[in-house]
Amino acid sequence: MRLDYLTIFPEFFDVLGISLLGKAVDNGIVDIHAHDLRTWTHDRHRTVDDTPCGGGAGMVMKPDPWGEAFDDLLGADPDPSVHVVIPTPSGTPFRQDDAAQLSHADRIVFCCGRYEGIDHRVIDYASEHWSVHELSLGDYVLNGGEVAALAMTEAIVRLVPGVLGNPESLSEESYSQDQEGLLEYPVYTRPASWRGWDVPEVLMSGHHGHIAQWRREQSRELTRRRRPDLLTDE
Ligand SMILES: COc1ccc2nc(C(=O)O)sc2c1
Repeated sequence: MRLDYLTIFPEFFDVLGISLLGKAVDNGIVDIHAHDLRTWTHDRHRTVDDTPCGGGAGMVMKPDPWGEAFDDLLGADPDPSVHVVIPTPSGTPFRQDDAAQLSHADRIVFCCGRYEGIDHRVIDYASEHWSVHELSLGDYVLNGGEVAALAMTEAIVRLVPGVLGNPESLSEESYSQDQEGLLEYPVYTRPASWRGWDVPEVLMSGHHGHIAQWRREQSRELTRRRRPDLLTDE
């Protein structure tokens, strides 16, 4: 899997060389390239923004640098197997299903906007050539797309075979299919008693059936309290 990031702050993505994702890069499972969008400017000030047509506050990112970056990175031939992810507050919510779908992609290009956003013709042009996903992390607004791209990258890449040491841990996580899309149950480790708080007895019983039932009950109760929207049968 090759990941490209178009941004005016490429140093944001230096962090991807650390920990699990760093190992995935070292192992050749993932190939990461961050690009400074200003590479595709031609004026002395390396300008990437301009005032919004129709007026309004702030600045809008000019289409030209994006178009030239696309030309260099992707060429002009349409290829639906290339996924262009545009983090934006107006995007559809990024969900685990999106991460699962994108984890099968061979090529993902993240377009990280700043200011008031990217000239919409860039999205229109990209949509004619590649598979475009306008996605939001959640119901809040960041200063740009970089942090969202990092979060989405981790959610996607950790699902790629060979990236996680123990793939079994994926099956017991919140939102995973094996968890019936429910929130993950509370977890404990040693010591059995800590500052007056004990590990639930059932987890110390060694009875796998009872433990599995307790965990299912915990997941459902937690989901009912915090995310009733995830419950399909209630
Ligand atoms: C201008 O580019 C932005 C600005 C805010 C923002 N907020 C996001 C979010 O997912 O919350 S993505 C994103 C992109």
